Amino acid sequence: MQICSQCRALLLLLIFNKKKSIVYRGAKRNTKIEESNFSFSCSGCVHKQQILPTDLIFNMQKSRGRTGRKRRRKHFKDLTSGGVNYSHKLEYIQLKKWLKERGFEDNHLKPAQFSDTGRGLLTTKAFQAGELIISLPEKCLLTTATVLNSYLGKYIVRWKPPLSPLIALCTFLIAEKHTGERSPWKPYLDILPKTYTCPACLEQEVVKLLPDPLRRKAQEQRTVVQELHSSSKPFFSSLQPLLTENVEAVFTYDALLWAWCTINTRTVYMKQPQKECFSREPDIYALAPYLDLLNHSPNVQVRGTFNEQTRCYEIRMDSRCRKYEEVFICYGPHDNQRLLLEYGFIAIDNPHSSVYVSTDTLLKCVFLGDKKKNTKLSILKGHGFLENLTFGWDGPSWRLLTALKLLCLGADEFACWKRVLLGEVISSGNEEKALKLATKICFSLIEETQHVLHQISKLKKDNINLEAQLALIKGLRLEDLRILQKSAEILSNLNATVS
Ligand SMILES: C[S@@+](CC[C@H](N)C(=O)[O-])C[C@H]1O[C@@H](n2cnc3c(N)ncnc32)[C@H](O)[C@@H]1O
Repeated sequence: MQICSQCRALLLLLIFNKKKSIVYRGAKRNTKIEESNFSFSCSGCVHKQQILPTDLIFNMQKSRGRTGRKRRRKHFKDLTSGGVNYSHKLEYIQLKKWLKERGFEDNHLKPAQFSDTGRGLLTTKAFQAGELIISLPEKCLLTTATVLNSYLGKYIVRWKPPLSPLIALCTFLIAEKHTGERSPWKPYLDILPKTYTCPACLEQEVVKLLPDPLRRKAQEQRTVVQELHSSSKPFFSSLQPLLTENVEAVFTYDALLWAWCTINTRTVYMKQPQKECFSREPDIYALAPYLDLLNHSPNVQVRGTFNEQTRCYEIRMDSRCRKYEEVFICYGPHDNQRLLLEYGFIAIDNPHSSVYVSTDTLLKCVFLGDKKKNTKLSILKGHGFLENLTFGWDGPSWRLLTALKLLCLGADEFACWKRVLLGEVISSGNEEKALKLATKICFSLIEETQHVLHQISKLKKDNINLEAQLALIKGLRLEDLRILQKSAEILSNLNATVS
């Protein structure tokens, strides 16, 4: 039986609490609802129960001893929509201590591991819209100002041509990680991921399985990091006096890739004043320990800014958040390709996601016998209509349909191509042909996606070490498949209405 996280949490509660009565918060004080009052049913996850797990509180006697602590920990775990509380782990205790020393006041957010989103933060209190969810003092932030005030400052200031703010931050992260136990940033460095899944980190055989245009962008990303490493080598060499080891053994390509991904996936936007010693590239990154444990959801709205009065980086939630649930922020209205490119993950049911139609796919499907084919393609190219042609949850995009209408113009209609680009209907025949072509392209992409999913399963069997990377691409391709199937359904309805 398929079971969703919400129902699983309820089921766990019922099993764990077998003989106990449960108090429903919001019901009359001390009203006990016996277990038999719950009906439990979850099939393909249509919730039938009326009481949500987060609304349930055990009617347990408080016990201060070890058993009580254990019970409370388990109780907490059961309540937290599948999240396993991590706050008792040494690395998070040390991080909290480190943050407290820098003025961070403990809040209601706890680190936890979630089955669907990985590590994140859950709240032990409900947040109302507009409420401040986290406020991180300036002293906790890692920016280029931190780097310039460190032992690296004098090396950066005298380096010509000036370094980019990004490479300065990368250098600092690598150097501090290398410093190990003695680094003042150790509690933060300890909780950073050891590896990343940004495209630059993916194996070539995995990159090949990415859809267009992500595959091309993934290769570009790898080149960017490779070039950054080779162009920064002379600067790294200048740091030799700081090290007992050979700089080349410390500032390796892998170390730079790790630092680059840390900055790319975890920084918040915080514009820094322009500094003479840096190149003109934007100085906008701030690493925000603890706050950077917040995962992304496309369905929430938050405001994150540095408050000049409080001198804290603050995040306010524009929507409500329930007690014991994971707290999300929104990294931006990104589709899954962009999330994978910039952050190394995808979001399930992402409303911004779409499947791109590449020029190659288009060429495979357009009518071979059309003498005007090349002219039409160059018109589309010249007007930017060969890019961002997509299928979304609501079917083919306007751009895609417009491009297809132009490609479907008959010889007698060709003179009207400008009107097509302006969105005018030329003829019912043209509309019908364009929808048929969209359907053909949609099915061709469904076939291609299914083929790639098959390749992924085959590769997975023989390459256990690629499991995580392949799972990521599989997630992306499965989401694409769902979008395409939804589009096919919409097109079939549209085809039925026009013919
Ligand atoms: C700012 S960090 C958030 C905390 C991170 N999960 C951690 O354990 O440190 C951003 C990274 O979290 C992961 N992430 C964020 N939102 C996610 C989501 N909705 N589902 C899965 N992974 C997510 C991605 O790996 C992303 O690069």
